[in-house]
Amino acid sequence: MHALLGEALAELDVAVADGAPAATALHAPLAALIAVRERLQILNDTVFQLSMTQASVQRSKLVRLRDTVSAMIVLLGALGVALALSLLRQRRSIAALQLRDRALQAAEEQQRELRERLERVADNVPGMIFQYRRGADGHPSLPYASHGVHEIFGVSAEAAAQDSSVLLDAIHVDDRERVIGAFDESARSLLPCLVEFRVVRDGIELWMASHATPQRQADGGTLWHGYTYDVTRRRLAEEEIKHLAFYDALTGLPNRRLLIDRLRHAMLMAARNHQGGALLFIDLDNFKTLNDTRGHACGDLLLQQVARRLLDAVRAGDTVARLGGDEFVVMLENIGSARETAAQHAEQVGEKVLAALTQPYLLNGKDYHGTPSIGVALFDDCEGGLEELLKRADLAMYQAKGAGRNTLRFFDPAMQSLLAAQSALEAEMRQGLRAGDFVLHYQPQLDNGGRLAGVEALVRWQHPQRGLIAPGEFIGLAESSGLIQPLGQWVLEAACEQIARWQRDPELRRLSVAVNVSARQFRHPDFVSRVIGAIERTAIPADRLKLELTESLLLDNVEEIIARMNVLKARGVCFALDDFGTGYSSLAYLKRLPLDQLKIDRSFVRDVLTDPNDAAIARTIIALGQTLGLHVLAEGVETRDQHEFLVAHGCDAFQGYLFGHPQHPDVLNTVAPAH
Ligand SMILES: Nc1nc2c(ncn2[C@@H]2O[C@@H]3COP(=O)(O)O[C@H]4[C@@H](O)[C@H](n5cnc6c(=O)[nH]c(N)nc65)O[C@@H]4COP(=O)(O)O[C@H]3[C@H]2O)c(=O)[nH]1
Repeated sequence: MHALLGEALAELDVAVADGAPAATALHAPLAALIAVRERLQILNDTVFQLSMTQASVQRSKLVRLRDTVSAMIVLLGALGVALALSLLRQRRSIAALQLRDRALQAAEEQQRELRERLERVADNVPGMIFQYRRGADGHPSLPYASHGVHEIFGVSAEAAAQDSSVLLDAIHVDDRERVIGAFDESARSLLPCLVEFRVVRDGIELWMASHATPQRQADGGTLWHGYTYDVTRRRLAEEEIKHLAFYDALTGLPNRRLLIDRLRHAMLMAARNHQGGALLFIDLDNFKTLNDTRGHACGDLLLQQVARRLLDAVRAGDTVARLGGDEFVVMLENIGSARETAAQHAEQVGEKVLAALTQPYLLNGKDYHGTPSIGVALFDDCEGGLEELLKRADLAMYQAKGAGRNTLRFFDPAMQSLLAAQSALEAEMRQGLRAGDFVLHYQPQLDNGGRLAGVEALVRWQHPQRGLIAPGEFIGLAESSGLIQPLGQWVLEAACEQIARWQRDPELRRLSVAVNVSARQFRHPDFVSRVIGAIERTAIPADRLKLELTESLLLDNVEEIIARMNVLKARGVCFALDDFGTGYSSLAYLKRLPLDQLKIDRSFVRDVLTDPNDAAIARTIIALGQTLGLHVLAEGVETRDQHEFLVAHGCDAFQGYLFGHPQHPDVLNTVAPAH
């Protein structure tokens, strides 16, 4: 059948009947039926009958059905389309949502990766990356710090975030202010903060540099984004470079360049503060010979040892420099406002340097004896500035060489001769002490009843050529040269021996003997034991000995002075404060000193009748003595009127030419009681 009907069969229900037509209605489009019949006729009309009537009825039914179906199909189609559209839309929005989800996930993933990457980078960058914040109220915090914070500051990022002050604790104490100041300034100006500072980790100092860019925040606070990194190596390299540029490689001393720099500054300061300074130019004698005979290595060793000795010979603040070759310079600052004092100080240091450099050296296992020649120029010698000063010191050094080496010369000839005279005097004084050329004279001290109550021992030098020399000429030099120790000891012993002699005389046994003690002498660690030793050796009553101290003693280390005085006081020794009113006595100290007597200086007594100020001072000292329970002695009383004035105002005791000059003790025996 299929072969017969071909493709018409696809649109057609076909009933094939053998004889009677089939009852079953056929359903097929008319055109199809006709086409089928035409094909079937070709075979045999009688064999197959096709009911055309039925077909047309069927046809109209079919048409209606078809219309209905078509309508329904259209409706269904429309519904389907709508449904499909809606489905499509839904699908699309689901797809869009899914797309967005995926995009979001991807973005998040990307962000996480980025963050991780940044953190990895930040944590692997040498040093530390940070955000530092200061609130409007100044409160500091560290919102972010990379792991480097631990390496640098020794604290974890979490700890630092909680309390950023822990970072400050790790910064070197001398640098903290500077770091805070740099951030303060940056917060004010909104310019980047660049600061270098030290941190101390396990006892080692490391240099760090911080760079941070500030950003003002809405609340008025400031947020910095920055980084900190280790610059220790760079700093060390800089130090090294500086050292090479300013220091001598062989000795480690400042070189010429640094000396010039310091000298310029020192001269400026000296002029501004009216303080003296000096330059000592030191040249090693015969250095070339040493180099030539024992080799340069030996020469180098000598230079190194000389450098060490020079440093040991001067104060920490003084500069020792090597100019090159065998030339060294010592620069002294603040050595006194008076020219003489400065010269004396410079000379003392020069002598010390001479002594230090003439000690034998050991060079490569062999002894070497070297000497220096030293030239000295004082800052105030020099109007011509720095170069002139160096030239003068150099010239003076050549004079020292010319004078036979191993010596010291000042540039200024007048100063030179003054110092020469002083050192000659010093040498003679030493000789005089050995030869027993010093004597004590005694000046009477009377009480307010006119009785001889005591004496003051005053030293004189019985010079073999120059005759009797007054203490004004040599006490100062004895103090500055240190000779005051043996001289003062001699005076003390001699006074105690005199007291012991007077103990055997009923008329004089009650006399007290006042002995002047200079500040340098009193400060000697053995002073107290020396005094006690002298008292015990001569077996005198200790209260006959009165030590006269001056106010200058109280300028420094008063507690120590008071303690020493108390020890002696406990042994019965008396104390008088000499030259009272001329110095810096503090009333607070005065109360605490175990004193027995105040002495009104003779400069006030001299004009007590003519100068109302001096009269007021004298009256005040007397009143002060009365208040503190101390005797008051007026010294330098030369006239009866002065005496009467002082008596009238309650002064207890008197000393002066009116009652007697300082005398040999044997003369005193007769003079004083007769007065
Ligand atoms: N114009 C005038 N002067 C009078 C009068 N009465 C006494 N003088 C002098 O005034 C000085 C008093 O001694 P000073 O103030 O302790 O002043 C003493 C004392 O500071 C010091 N000195 C004397 N001997 C010693 C001593 O053994 N050791 C120490 N460290 N210094 C001593 O030398 C200073 C001077 O002593 P001297 O030349 O003996 O001078 C003595 C004495 O001669 C007077 O009426 N008018």
